[in-house]
Amino acid sequence: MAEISQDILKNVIKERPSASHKGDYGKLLLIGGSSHYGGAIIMATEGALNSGAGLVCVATHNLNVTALHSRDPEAMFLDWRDEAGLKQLIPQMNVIICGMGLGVEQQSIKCLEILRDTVQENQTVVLDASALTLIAKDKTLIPRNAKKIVITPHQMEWERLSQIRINYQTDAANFEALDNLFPKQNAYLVLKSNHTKVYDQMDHQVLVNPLGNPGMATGGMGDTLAGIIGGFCGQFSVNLQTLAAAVYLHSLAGDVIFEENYVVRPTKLSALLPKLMKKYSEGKNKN
Ligand SMILES: NC(=O)C1=CN([C@@H]2O[C@H](COP(=O)(O)OP(=O)(O)OC[C@H]3O[C@@H](n4cnc5c(N)ncnc54)[C@H](O)[C@@H]3O)[C@@H](O)[C@H]2O)[C@@H](O)CC1
Ligand SMILES: Nc1ncnc2c1ncn2[C@@H]1O[C@H](COP(=O)(O)OP(=O)(O)O)[C@@H](O)[C@H]1O
Ligand SMILES: [Mg+2]
Repeated sequence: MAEISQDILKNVIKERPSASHKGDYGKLLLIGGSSHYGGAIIMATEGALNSGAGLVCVATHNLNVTALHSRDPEAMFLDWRDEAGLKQLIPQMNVIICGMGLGVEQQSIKCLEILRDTVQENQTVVLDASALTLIAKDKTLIPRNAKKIVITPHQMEWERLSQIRINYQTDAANFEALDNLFPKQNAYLVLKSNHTKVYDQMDHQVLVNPLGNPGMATGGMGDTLAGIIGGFCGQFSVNLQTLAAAVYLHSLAGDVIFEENYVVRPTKLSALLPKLMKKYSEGKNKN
């Protein structure tokens, strides 16, 4: 199986042209963060901001706004109970990332329903964590209008969604499940584990991530990745290479920290991203 290599970062991450503005680097909406899981949406927000997203809006429980803004004043806030606000905001976005700390309560379901009913064809949807747990129970919650959909389950979340037990999650079985779940969409599966794999449903290609370490087995690490994936989808073409680059960069940052630390805190990993992206943007891809 093809492994992701370091070249992917130089190929995907572009040096920014002078004549550009925040609107060129993706308008992102993150939806998640219940009263219990405020940290998840903050860590996803930091992944998005530190990987270069142009504009970041966060729809979350109102309890989270002070913590969010004290860490990340760059992010705009919407109370996720504001249905009219959410319906108005979603069509203005390039990428919607939903599920980090969303929970499985009535309000969590309502947010997914609004996303499903409001999302438009040209938008990219990234679904993580609780969004996938909810969809596993009720497939009618899948936002089918979006042409490009990225799902980022860990193995247990994928077991719930695909009904494939972890030991039986072979490439063939995973592609079959993707075809059943997303018959008319261009879906990508980022199946997270200690060797994360990225699947392209349309081209039947799979790439495996050779990096990462057990210091990364820390709550919030996947929330951070979801934010990075959103950040990359907002800036670069939404395709297998871009997703693989996001996965690789996340693990590379984790490995850099792990060299000198026993554990890798997701917020520390995020903080390292701008420096790494700068390094890999230089040279090859001048605009
Ligand atoms: N600080 C926070 O607010 C955090 C909130 N979180 C949120 O908590 C909710 C529940 O998500 P969880 O993932 O904790 O719970 P889940 O119950 O969905 O899955 C976690 C369990 O799956 C099993 N598992 C098997 N293979 C695995 C693999 N390769 N990687 C990870 N787990 C594997 C483990 O036993 C693990 O305890 C989500 O909404 C999530 O976003 C988590 O992201 C953790 C941090
Ligand atoms: N032992 C490990 N080796 C490599 N990567 C790991 C390891 N443990 C966790 N990770 C990475 O950390 C992330 C965990 O994602 P997830 O379980 O969704 O975390 P959370 O929901 O707590 O944010 C994934 O990207 C996974 O690949
Ligand atoms: Mg997760």
